[in-house]
Amino acid sequence: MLETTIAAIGPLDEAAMSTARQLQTRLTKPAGSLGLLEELSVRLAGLAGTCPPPLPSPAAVAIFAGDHGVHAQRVTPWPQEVTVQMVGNFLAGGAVVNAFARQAGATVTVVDVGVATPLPTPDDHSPAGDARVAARGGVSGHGRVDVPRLVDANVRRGTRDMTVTAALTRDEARSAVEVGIRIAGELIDGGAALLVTGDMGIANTTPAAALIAAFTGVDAAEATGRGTGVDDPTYQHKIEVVRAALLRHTPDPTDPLGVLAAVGGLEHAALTGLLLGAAARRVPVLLDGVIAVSAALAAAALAPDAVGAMIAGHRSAEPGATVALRQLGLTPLIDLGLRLGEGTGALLALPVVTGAVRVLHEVATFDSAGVAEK
Ligand SMILES: Cc1cc2ncn([C@H]3O[C@H](COP(=O)(O)O)[C@@H](O)[C@H]3O)c2cc1C
Ligand SMILES: O=C(O)c1cccnc1
Repeated sequence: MLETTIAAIGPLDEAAMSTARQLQTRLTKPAGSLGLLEELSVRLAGLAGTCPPPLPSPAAVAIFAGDHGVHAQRVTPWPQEVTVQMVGNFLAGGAVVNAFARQAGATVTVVDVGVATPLPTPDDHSPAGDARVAARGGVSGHGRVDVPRLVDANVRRGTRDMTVTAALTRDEARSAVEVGIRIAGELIDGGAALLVTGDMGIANTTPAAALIAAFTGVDAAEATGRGTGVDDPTYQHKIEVVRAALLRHTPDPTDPLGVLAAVGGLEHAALTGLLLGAAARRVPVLLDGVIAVSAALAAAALAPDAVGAMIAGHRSAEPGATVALRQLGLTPLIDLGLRLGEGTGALLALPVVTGAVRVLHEVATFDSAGVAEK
C-alpha cells in the first residue's frame, strides 16, 4: 500500500498553474495585491489539475493519538493518561480543536493509532466512555460536523523509549503509515475536499524534535522546544534526551521508514501516511504544528512531490517547526504564537485557504466588470 501510494504521487500540473497565474492578472485588483493567497491559489490549481480548483469544502480533521516510551525520561510534566483522557474529550466535543472545527464546519475523526491505555468498552458508562462508544461504528464516510468519530487502528500501545531502543520496529512504523494512508482515502471517499492534520500524544514534541533534527541535520538544541511548557532545567534535559536518541540510532534521512522507527511516534508515522495518501489523491492537506511538520519531512523524504499537496496552516511557537518549514519550502499562513497541536492552528487558517480559492471562482475580470486597467 505504501509503495503504490508513493508511485501515485506526481508533480503539480503546469498548465493549470499557468491558467491560474493568467487569471490572477485579469481579476479586478492590482496584480500581486493578494500576496501569498495568489501563490496558494496557483498551487491548488496545479494540485487539482484544473483552474479554478475546487473549493476546499467540506474539510475533515484527522487527529492521530499515540503514546511515547520516552515519556519515562521526564520530558513533559503531564501524565501519560492525559492522552486517552483527551481522546475522550475530543469525542465528547469539548477540546479546543472541536470548537475550531465547529467554527470551520469541519468533521473530526479521532484515530487511536498508538494510545497506551485501552479505550473504554461498550459497558463503560462514564460520560467520556459513552461519547466514545456513541462515536464508534461507521468508520467510512464523511461524518456529521457535530459528531466526532473514533477509529480504532491501534498498532501498538505506545512506542518504546527511544533513548534505550528503537521506538518502533520497521513493520510497526510501516503499519502506522498505512493507517494514515487508509484514513486519508476514507475521508476523501466520504467527500472531504481538504484534510487537516491533528495530533494528541503526551511527550510527542520530543520525537517530533528528533525527527526534525534527523531529517534536516540541525542540532538537537535547534530542533527542540518547550512543548506544553517545560521549565528551564527540564528543557535542557529534553535537549539532551533528543541528542542521546540521535547518537544512539544515527538515523539515516535517506531511509525515512528507518528514521520513523528509530526516533518517531505512531501518530507521527500515521500523519506521514495521511500526507502521502492525500497527495496521491491530489487533495490538499493543511499542516498544523510541530508534530505535523515533522511528519511532513518524512513524507517529503519518501515522495518529494507530496509537498505539493501541503499547506502550512500556521507557524507553531516550537522552534523545530520553523526549521522544518524552511526545509519544506513552505510559508505558514498565520502566526499567532500557538503551541497546542490537535489541529487548532491549521483549522484557524482554513478560511484563508477558502478565500484564496474563492477569488478564482467569484471575482470579476477587468473585462467582465468594465473596470479600466492602468
Ligand atoms: C491538556 C492537554 C491538551 C493538549 N492538546 C494538545 N496537546 C499537545 O501537547 C502534547 C505535547 O506536548 P509535550 O511533548 O510537552 O507533552 C501533545 O499531546 C500535543 O498534542 C495537549 C497537551 C495537554 C496537556
Ligand atoms: O505546535 C504544536 O504542534 C505543539 C506545541 C506544543 C505542544 N504540542 C503541540
